[in-house]
Amino acid sequence: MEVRARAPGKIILTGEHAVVHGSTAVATSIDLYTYVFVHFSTPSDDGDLLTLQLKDTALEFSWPISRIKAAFPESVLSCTPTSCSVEVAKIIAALVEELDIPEAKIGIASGVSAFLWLYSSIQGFKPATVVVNSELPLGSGLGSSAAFCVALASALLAYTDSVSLDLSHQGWLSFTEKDLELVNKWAFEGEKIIHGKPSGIDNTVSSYGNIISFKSGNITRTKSTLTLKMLITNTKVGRNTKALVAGVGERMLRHPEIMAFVFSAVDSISKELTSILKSPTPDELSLTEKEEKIEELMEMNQGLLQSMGVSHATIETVLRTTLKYKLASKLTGAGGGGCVLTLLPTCILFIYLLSGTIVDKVIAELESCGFQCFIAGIGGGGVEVNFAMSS
Ligand SMILES: Nc1ncnc2c1ncn2[C@@H]1O[C@H](COP(=O)(O)OP(=O)(O)OP(=O)(O)O)[C@@H](O)[C@H]1O
Ligand SMILES: C[C@@](O)(CCO)CC(=O)[O-]
Ligand SMILES: [Mg+2]
Repeated sequence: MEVRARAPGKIILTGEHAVVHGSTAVATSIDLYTYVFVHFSTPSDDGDLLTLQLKDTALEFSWPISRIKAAFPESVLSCTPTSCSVEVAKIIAALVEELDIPEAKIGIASGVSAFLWLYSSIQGFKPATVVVNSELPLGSGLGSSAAFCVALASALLAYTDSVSLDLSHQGWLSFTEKDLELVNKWAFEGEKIIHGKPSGIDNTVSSYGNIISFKSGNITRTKSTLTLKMLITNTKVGRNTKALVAGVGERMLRHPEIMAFVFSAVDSISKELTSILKSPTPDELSLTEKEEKIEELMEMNQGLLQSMGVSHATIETVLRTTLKYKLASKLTGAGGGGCVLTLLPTCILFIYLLSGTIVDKVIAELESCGFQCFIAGIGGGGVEVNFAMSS
């Protein structure tokens, strides 16, 4: 029995961090995916191992099923999404500790922990090989952790009675709305292990795809009348979302009144963005006006993210560089390095198609700083599974 799942990454257009504290955020899926392939062992495989291959970091881990069975309580297997208890978190920490993950790759420990939790909760103690690879840069603000959890939850649920999928389908297959809700809830439990205190926006956009406005767990799917084009610049400065979210939480405790104003301003920015995206765009003039407004909202959001303490010298370099070309930018995801978004207005893209000038120049200047630039397609579909594709 084999299944492959793919889940998209995301960009947050407005509202990261503030969304953890109840503000609205707007996010959209991007066409870069994390893939999870699961092969459940059959008696002929003669295997009694649970193996996890993480291709992006060239790491592989194996546990004898008897070891997993002895470590976890029998009650870990669950039909409904459940949070990892303190006791089980300790068991998982001990299992991960034994792996001796090299210091340079220690960030992967939280991903392995989320894997052990999701695997044992959804599949119990079955031998299998799980292979993960991603088109997303890991730990860079494009939702790699959420895409990992969503793809993993999908692949693990695919053959269970909890979801109803057509196992004979050839090619990529979407879940029903009800099943997507289940996938998303399980993925959120994994994301909790990686992020500490996630808002749930990243796993939600990875599950459902498209553009969503998200506030306190409530999702509004937004049909945009605009096709936004964003340049994504990866500063290549590694960071960890859990630590950045905790840092903003501490600032909130030190300055509750000020931060409440900051979060409320972000809420208004996201609400305004949502209404701009939804409103009709009858002609080119209104398109230009809308793009100018979005640029202004991005700049204001970036200023507020700076006041939360999640910008970084490299992010500031990207902002200064793009501003020279009159282009607006903001960090996306948790910040502290990672990726920056730059809106490419339609008029500039039109010139770009003709002669390639401004966009080529800004990319060349950003890449000369050691950053990596790319334009990802945005607003595509969410997670899918495939029963016919082997590894
Ligand atoms: N393909 C993958 N293979 C293994 N682990 C992964 C993979 N993708 C994500 N992870 C886990 O998620 C961690 C990165 O999550 P983190 O939340 O810090 O960054 P992100 O999700 O890329 O950015 P953001 O949360 O800001 O969108 C990795 O260190 C690893 O533990
Ligand atoms: C920083 C944050 O707001 C977004 C990370 O992509 C964290 C979260 O919402 O879980
Ligand atoms: Mg993440």
